Amino acid sequence: MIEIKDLHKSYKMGSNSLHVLKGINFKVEEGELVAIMGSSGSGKSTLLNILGMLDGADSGEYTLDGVPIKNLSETKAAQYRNKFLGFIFQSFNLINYKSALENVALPLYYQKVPRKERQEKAMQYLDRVGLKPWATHHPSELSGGQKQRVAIARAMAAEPKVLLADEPTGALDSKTSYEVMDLIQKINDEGNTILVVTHEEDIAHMCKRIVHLKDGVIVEDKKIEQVRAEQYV
Ligand SMILES: Nc1ncnc2c1ncn2[C@@H]1O[C@H](COP(=O)(O)OP(=O)(O)OP(=O)(O)O)[C@@H](O)[C@H]1O
Repeated sequence: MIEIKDLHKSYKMGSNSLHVLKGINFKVEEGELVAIMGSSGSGKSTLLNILGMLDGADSGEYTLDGVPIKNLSETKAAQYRNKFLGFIFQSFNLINYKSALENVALPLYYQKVPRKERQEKAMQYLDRVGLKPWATHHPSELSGGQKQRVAIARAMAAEPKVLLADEPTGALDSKTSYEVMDLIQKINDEGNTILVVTHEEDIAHMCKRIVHLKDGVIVEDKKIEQVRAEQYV
C-alpha cells in the first residue's frame, strides 16, 4: 500500500538547513495498523506530512497504492490525496460553525457526491462511531472524545485507502484515548490500513507494529502482540 525508499527532508532556516529525515525506508501492507513513535523532534510529523502528500520530500521515492507520488501535478496530487488518504489530527480540526453531520459530509462534498447521498453516507459513518444522536450538534457541544470520533467518521466517509492519524489521542484523557483507540482498532479489524503517530507507549502497543524514529532514521521496526483497547474502556 505504501512504500518509501531513502526519503530525505531538510528545512531551511536562514543560511542553515536542518536535516530532519535522513534516509527513511519502509513498506506498509494493506490492513496494517502501524504506530510511528519517537521523541519530540524526531521527525514523526514531517514523515506523516510527506506520507499524507501535504509536503514533499527532498529526495527518495514514495509509492502509494502503486502510484509514484513524486511527479504528480498539484491538481493530480490533490485528487490522489482526497481519494487515497484520510486524516485524523490531535486537535480534531472540525469546522465549528458546522454540525457533526455537516463536518462528516464535507469530504463527500469535495468529491462532488450529490447532497442526499452525502447526507445519508455521513449519517451512516456517524452511526458507525456511535454519534448518530449527535448529528445536529456543533463541535462546541461535544466532548473531546466525541469530537475525535466525528473527525474519524469524517476521515472514513470518503472511504480512503489509508488513514493517517497524527497524535489522535494527544488531547484526550486516558479513558477517552482508549475509547478512540478501540474505535481505531475496530476500523482496522475491518481491513483499513492505519498509521498512528504517537509518543505514548501504551497507545503504540494498541497497534500491530511499531516503527521507532530517532533523529530522522528508523532505529527499530517490529511487529507486536496487539493490546486491545476494549479492556480499558
Ligand atoms: N516547517 C518547518 N520549518 C522548520 N523546521 C521545522 C518545520 N517543521 C518541523 N521542523 C523541525 O523539524 C524537526 C522535526 O519536527 P517534527 O514535527 O517532524 O517532529 P516530531 O517528531 O513530530 O515532534 P513532536 O513529537 O514534537 O511533534 C524539529 O526540530 C522541528 O523543529
